Order: sequence, then C-alpha cells, then structure tokens
Amino acid sequence: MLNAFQRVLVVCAVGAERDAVVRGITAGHVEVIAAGVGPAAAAAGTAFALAEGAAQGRPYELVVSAGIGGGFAAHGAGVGDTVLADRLVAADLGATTPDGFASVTELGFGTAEHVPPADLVRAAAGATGALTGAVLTVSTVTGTQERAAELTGRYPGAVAEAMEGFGVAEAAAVPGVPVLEVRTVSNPVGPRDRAAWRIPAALAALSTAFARLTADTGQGAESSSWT
Ligand SMILES: O=C(O)c1cccc(C(=O)CC[C@H]2O[C@@H](n3cnc4c(=O)[nH]cnc43)[C@H](O)[C@@H]2O)c1
Repeated sequence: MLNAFQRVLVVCAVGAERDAVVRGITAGHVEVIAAGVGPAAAAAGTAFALAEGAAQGRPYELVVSAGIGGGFAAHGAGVGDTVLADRLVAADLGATTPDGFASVTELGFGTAEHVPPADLVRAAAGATGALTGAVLTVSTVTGTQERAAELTGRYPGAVAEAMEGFGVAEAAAVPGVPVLEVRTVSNPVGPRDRAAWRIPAALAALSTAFARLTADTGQGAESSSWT
C-alpha cells in the first residue's frame, strides 16, 4: 500500500531498526532514516528530512514512524506481533495533579495525540495483519507493573508503547503530511527485564511488515485514492 505514494519517509530511532526496514522494502520511493531515541530527536530528524524533501521539489507524501516497541499483552500485543497505531498518543506530556495525570489537551496547551487517516490505517493493517490500537509515546520506558496499570487504565485501547511516534507526528503535522506508526513487539510492557527483550525477533518482524507494506499490489501512485 506504500506504493500508492510518490515519496515516503520512514523514521526509525536506531540503525538496527533502519537496517531491518531497509531489508524489507522492495520499492525505491521509500526512504529510511534513524533519527535517534525519544520524541525530541524523532521530531527534529523528521522536520529536517521533510524540509529537505520540500526544498528538493519532491516533498514526502507520507511519514511512517517505525521500530520495535513494548506490547500491552492484556490488549493482545504479544512479542513478535506487529501493531499499527490508530492514535499516536503522548502519554507523559502533561502534568500530575492530586486527581491524577492531566494531558496537555486537558491543560489547554495544544494536543496530546495525532490520528492517522482511517483508510490508511485499514490498508496498512490489511497488508500486514497488524493489530490496531493506540500506540503511546513515552520518554521513560515503563519498568513496573504499577506504571503499566496506570497507562492501561488511562488508555484502555493501547496496544504498544515506544518513544518516538508522537514526535514524528508533531513534525509531520506542521506541513500537513499524514503519518502512520508501525511497531513490532520486542518485549511486554511491565516490570523491567531487559534480558527478556526479543530484539532479533522484533527486527525480523519489522522487515516482514515492510516487505508487505511495499509489496507490488498493482496500485501505483497514479491510481492512488489517498494522494
Ligand atoms: O540492542 C539492540 O540491538 C537494539 C536494536 C534495536 C533497537 C534497540 C533499542 O533499544 C531501541 C530503543 C527503542 O525501542 C523502543 N522500545 C522498545 N521497547 C520499548 C518499551 O517497552 N517501551 C518504550 N520503548 C520501547 C523505543 O521506541 C526506543 O526507541 C536496541
């Protein structure tokens, strides 16, 4: 389904994720960068790449935040699974109050989430077999059961957490470029157990997801209904 766009930017955090995406893609119009870990690095790298594309007179038409992530097992996202965001949510952008967490939206300072076009999410989920739901962007990886329970309590539809999606979406929103987020699950969200992260399996799943997203379905950019 990515073949429906003339030029696509995929933003990963680290080189291992970028290489896994590159191994999967079969189309020349999809470019992949590793912008660094966390929402600030992701936003800066995305903004720079989008500006470069526009300056070249070949603007990107779609941005995809991609990489490994933690899965909310209670919501069906197990290790090795692929998830696709129907909402990209900044889960720790706000304030703690005596009544609990208040997001920037509730505080009246902009937005704490971006919603990708529903038809794109459906098409990407159809191509990959991904589970869809909210993907949370956090600046601190969840490492306790209490924090995991707080997040699932606050975001009942959350399937995964990672550290970049919202930053990528913030940058893409400035020129109005649509965004997707694809994550493959390397670990469950919960008590910290770094030794249990299944990074090679998640990276292999990431390659598979991008092979499916860039497979030739006969729907080229000319016949796109999204562009
Ligand atoms: O050590 C390696 O070989 C390696 C290869 C690829 C990626 C990594 C990372 O550590 C990337 C950090 C990246 O992972 C995302 N992530 C993964 N699990 C979680 C999680 O449970 N909570 C939040 N973020 C997670 C995150 O987006 C980081 O950018 C290492």
